[in-house]
Amino acid sequence: MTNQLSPQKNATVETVKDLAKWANYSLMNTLKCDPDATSHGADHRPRQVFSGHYVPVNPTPIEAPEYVAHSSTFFDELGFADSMAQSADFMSLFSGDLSNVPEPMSKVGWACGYALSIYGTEYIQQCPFQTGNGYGDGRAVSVLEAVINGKRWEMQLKGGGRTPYCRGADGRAVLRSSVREFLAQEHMHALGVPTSRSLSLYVSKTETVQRPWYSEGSREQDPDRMITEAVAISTRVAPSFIRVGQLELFGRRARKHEHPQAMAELEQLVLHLIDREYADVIDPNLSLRDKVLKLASEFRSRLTSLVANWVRVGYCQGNFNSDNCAAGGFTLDYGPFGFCDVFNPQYQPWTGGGKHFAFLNQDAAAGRNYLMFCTALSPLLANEADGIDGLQQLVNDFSTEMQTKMEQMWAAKLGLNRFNAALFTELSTLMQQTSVDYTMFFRELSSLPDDIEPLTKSFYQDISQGAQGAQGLEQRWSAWLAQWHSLLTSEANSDDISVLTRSREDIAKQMKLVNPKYSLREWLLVPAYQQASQGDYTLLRELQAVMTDPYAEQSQEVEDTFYRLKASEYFAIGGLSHLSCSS
Ligand SMILES: Nc1ncnc2c1ncn2[C@@H]1O[C@H](COP(=O)(O)OP(=O)(O)OP(=O)(O)O)[C@@H](O)[C@H]1O
Ligand SMILES: [Mg+2]
Repeated sequence: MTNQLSPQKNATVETVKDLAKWANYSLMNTLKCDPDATSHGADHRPRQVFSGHYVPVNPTPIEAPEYVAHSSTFFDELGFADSMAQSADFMSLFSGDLSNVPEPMSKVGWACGYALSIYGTEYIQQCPFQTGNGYGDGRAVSVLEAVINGKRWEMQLKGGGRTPYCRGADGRAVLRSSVREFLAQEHMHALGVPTSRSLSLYVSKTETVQRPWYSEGSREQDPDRMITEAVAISTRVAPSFIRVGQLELFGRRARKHEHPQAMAELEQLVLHLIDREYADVIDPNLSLRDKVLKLASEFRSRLTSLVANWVRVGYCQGNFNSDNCAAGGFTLDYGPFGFCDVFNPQYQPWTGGGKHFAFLNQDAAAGRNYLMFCTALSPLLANEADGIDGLQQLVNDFSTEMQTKMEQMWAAKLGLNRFNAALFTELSTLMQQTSVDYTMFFRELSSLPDDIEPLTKSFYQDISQGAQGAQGLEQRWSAWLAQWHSLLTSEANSDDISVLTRSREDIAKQMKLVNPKYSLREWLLVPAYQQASQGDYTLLRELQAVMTDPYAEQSQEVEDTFYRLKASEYFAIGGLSHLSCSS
């Protein structure tokens, strides 16, 4: 199979009928359907799915959908007319009603099962049947696969109603979490970090669900009341939605010989993953052994780059379990995430997440997910010469590769070609002792200030002489800055031909492409989703515009509003500084 099926480039898609021309369902055509499923996908009861890669699911449309937002950037890339986002047929489809889609589009969507490992430990307890056969896409339903301008995309509703994996829950997502996910996905793409993409967002004017949430100003970790929220459906798009957890489900079944087809199903899924996500780097003529080893090495490279990028932009995923880790190596599941304000290696916005998923522990957490990825692949190599050893070697070298990427990233944030451990350690200490705004600090530094005054804009603490608790911080910052400048200068004048020589302007320009000016902090999201819940999308649109151009200076007004320290009254408040569930 190929990803290059599109007969024509840059066709404008103005209606769902136009879009139907590009429909092409490789997953449904090449993978195995659950043999117990009804073909029309009307069975939404929680149940065990013992084999097969996907279950046909008819999404449950939200009642009375209203347009909230779409990604004009992505529409443009896909050749979609902007007006389509508010057209009746497009809205129906992406608010969950497949009943009228034109041929050859499928009137049935699909959901997939997956397994769960938390920090490298296999779990089945989250499955209501305690077998692992009832866990998977509980509210995510894919509705379309299409090859558009030569690229294959899968389009998936989040909040599209119950599936056999819903575990008794309602299958819905609320507007609050959908606005967060929609904007964060847009922002992440604009930051240059691999991610699933936002397509559209619709809210129901009449349908609501109850969710636990915080009372205004609550300082509790957990919500203290139930609130009624409008349901919404956001659509996300990616080459595939295969997760490490999904490979694990099939790897576990193969390992335990759970059914006669278990090994074949694992192999089919792995080949499908390669086709969807790695076709450009894995030669189809390789043997299965070599394909699997190449896949493991490519995924390692993508995963380590991804996590280094997360840290670069101040992003904490929050719940980096294997089922929230896309096997294509991009960001997936914007629920418990946060962009940090104050630099804190232990920053973790999600109260249920634990410190192992905190900001600067994400590299180690990625290593655990990588181990589970390789464990899932290993049954395919059990009888292959050096196959398991090859995988083991890749696992063993994960932390070295991860560390190299992290050091390259820190060096780039500091405008340096080479990582300097002493300089970085002192900076990290100073940032923590001073309470520094992560985004603002690195952005201010990108102007190469000669003294620390411009940097103090990013400080939450007054460090001037005599200020309480300042304890010589001012002198230490000045010394740090001087050392940094001297390193920049020595690199710039280096005789070492492996070191790139650059002018001050070049360095500043480069740093501003590494260190964003704007980041999507939670206190910016809160008013946007609160206003959206009143049917007013002004702030949402403003945020979307600012956060899809995060490296640009933008206007003074934008700077005054969005380039600020977090207000002191927002610290430690539930929903603003931490959250308990993604809903
Ligand atoms: N309201 C709900 N109804 C049914 N299933 C749900 C609901 N909320 C979460 N789930 C399921 O619970 C599991 C864990 O939830 P989690 O918050 O990680 O995922 P999510 O945010 O729904 O999904 P995704 O990882 O697809 O972005 C997932 O398998 C998810 O599908
Ligand atoms: Mg998830």
